[in-house]
Amino acid sequence: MKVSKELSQSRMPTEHQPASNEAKLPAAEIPIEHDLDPGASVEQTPAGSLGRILPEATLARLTQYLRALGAMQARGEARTSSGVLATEAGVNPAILRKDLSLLGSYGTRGVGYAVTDLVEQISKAMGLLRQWRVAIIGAGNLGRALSGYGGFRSRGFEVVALLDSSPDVVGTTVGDLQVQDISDLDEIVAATNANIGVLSVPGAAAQDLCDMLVQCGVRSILSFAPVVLQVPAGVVLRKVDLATELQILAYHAQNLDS
Ligand SMILES: NC(=O)c1ccc[n+]([C@@H]2O[C@H](COP(=O)([O-])OP(=O)(O)OC[C@H]3O[C@@H](n4cnc5c(N)ncnc54)[C@H](O)[C@@H]3O)[C@@H](O)[C@H]2O)c1
Repeated sequence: MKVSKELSQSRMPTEHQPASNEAKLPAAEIPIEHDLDPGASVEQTPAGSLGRILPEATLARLTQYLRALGAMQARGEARTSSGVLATEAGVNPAILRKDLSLLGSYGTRGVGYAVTDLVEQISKAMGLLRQWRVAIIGAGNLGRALSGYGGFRSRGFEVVALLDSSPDVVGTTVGDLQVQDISDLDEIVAATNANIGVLSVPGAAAQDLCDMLVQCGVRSILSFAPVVLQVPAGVVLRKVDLATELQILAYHAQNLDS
């Protein structure tokens, strides 16, 4: 595996693209909008098919709408109203209408939204109509659990590779996948067309592996490692930190008690 150290020189200091990079980015990736909801996250996300940035909070709610719409489809319901969808998604109807208007979807007064059309519109805006192939790096407790999680495939994310560096783990089987050697990462990414990398490795190894993924052409990375990672322009990095979530939960629980 050949990983250029030039990467470290071009790394950006944040997980998302700063405004100073706008000129270098393709038009579809230029951040143009922050969150609309007071108090919500102002993280930036590359623009999807709409050619514009959707606020982080809107993106999170769109996934809730998709879940609710999926349940409606399963019940054979062809149409819905903003009120019903908002209730099923657990969202304020005015916020829902605002979110959907960002996609150019306004519904029809008295008729509402066609469920299938709305699913397609949201899926397209979120890039979910594309094929996403996931390579998981780190086949320990978390990596194995993630690779076996059925919710990825049902939402269009196929785990195509599971890699590790430990001789005790490489060659073992997890579900349908055989754990492969991390030193073959570039060949494996090329062969599987993996376009999302998941890091479920110890923090100390995460930055080097993140660099390796970038070097292999993977531009979307999800990290579970409890460390700050740096990526070059043109790469989207998301971090899941369960300990941080628990700490925030503790803060809110404490306020409920007082
Ligand atoms: N297990 C959890 O519930 C959990 C929850 C949240 C976050 N995390 C984080 O996720 C990461 C993984 O946790 P885990 O519990 O699965 O750990 P683990 O020790 O069970 O697994 C880590 C795996 O990474 C592999 N690895 C180490 N260095 C590597 C390298 N250079 N290349 C390829 N593989 C390498 C190890 O061989 C091991 O199989 C950690 O950073 C942890 O803090 C874990």
